[in-house]
Amino acid sequence: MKIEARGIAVRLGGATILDGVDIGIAPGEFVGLIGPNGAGKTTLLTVLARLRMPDGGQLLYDGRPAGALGRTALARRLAYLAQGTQVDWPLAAEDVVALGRLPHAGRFGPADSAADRRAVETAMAAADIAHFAGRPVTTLSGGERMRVLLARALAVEAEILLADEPVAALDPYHQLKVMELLAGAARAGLGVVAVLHDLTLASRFCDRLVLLDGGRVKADGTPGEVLTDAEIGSAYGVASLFGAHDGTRYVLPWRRIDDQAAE
Ligand SMILES: Nc1ncnc2c1ncn2[C@@H]1O[C@H](COP(=O)(O)OP(=O)(O)OP(=O)(O)O)[C@@H](O)[C@H]1O
Repeated sequence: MKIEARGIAVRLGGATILDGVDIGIAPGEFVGLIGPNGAGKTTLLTVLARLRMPDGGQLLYDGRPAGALGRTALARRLAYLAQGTQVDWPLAAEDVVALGRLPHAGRFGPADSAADRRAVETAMAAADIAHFAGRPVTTLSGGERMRVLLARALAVEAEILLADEPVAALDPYHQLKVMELLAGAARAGLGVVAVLHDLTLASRFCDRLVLLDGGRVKADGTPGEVLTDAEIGSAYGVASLFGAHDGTRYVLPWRRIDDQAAE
């Protein structure tokens, strides 16, 4: 499924949160949505997922108004991973992942076919959570819980995955594993949008980056085009180190620009 958002505007509590945002997501693309705290990334993701109606602009799924797609069809085609890891019910991790199959359930029956079970198992293996499948999620660490929630989103087997900070709570091993997983899923045809604060991971793994700042798109292009010293400096107020390893360019935010005393 292709998503196109044009001129999206959102106003909340008298403030303009998103202002004329244009963004497109195609199948097979891994897009990193980056920008400082409060830039509007989560708000934009909720608009793209149709969880929030914008105050202006147009949202198209496969070239047609997003509202034309029914809720169940949308839930099968688009998976949304919310920010944070709060889960209030002491469900077993495996049962949380199985919730990802609900959009595929029949009207009167549970989603418990061989295909459903396979999707849950595959998602649990991909997120490296099979070894605590039976544990109540409320007893898991923040990073472990994040991986359970990611597995739930993967189990949907949607065409688009919108993930809000999927690696924020993870250790370096699992950050790399999840970024590799998302990049691999995109190569296999999934359209992925991930909100990311780690510019090093974003520059290494994403096909495209969209930089939001103050509710507007400041840059949209390849990591090399978007993550320039000038763009990072103006959006985040930090100066970066740049390098290359094995032919891949990397970016390392290094010091605050207002920190004159720092190296
Ligand atoms: N109900 C509301 N009323 C007023 N302002 C709001 C409301 N909800 C969100 N905002 C503001 O909208 C702005 C964008 O919020 P959003 O969560 O989209 O930012 P973000 O880019 O995802 O930030 P972060 O990186 O901190 O997660 C923030 O300044 C936030 O304070």
